[in-house]
Amino acid sequence: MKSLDEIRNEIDAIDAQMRVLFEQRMDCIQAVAEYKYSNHGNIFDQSREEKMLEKNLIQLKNKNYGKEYERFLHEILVSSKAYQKDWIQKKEIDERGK
Ligand SMILES: C=C(O[C@@H]1C=C(C(=O)O)C=C[C@H]1O)C(=O)O
Repeated sequence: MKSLDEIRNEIDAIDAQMRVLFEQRMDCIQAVAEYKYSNHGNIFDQSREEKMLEKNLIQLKNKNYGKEYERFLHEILVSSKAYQKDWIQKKEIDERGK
């Protein structure tokens, strides 16, 4: 049986990998925000979100984690839209001040 320290070291290593992936995803979200700002696009795209959730939930191997994985994906979507909203609002304020 692994010790608690060993398990926590594994968690730390996974958190580090997830941080890298999170930053990569947010770099894409930044690019999407810039595209939407230039093209006056809607921040929220329901059909895209439904497909993203469905595709990932189907591929989840351990279905015991389904509820929490769905919650996790929802949180990602909430953060993603909050970031885009803040960035676009700031951009609009900056542009108006010019
Ligand atoms: C990133 C986008 O903006 C929103 C956020 C999404 C996401 O984080 O995956 C998906 C759809 C949109 O509601 C997008 O339109 O692609």
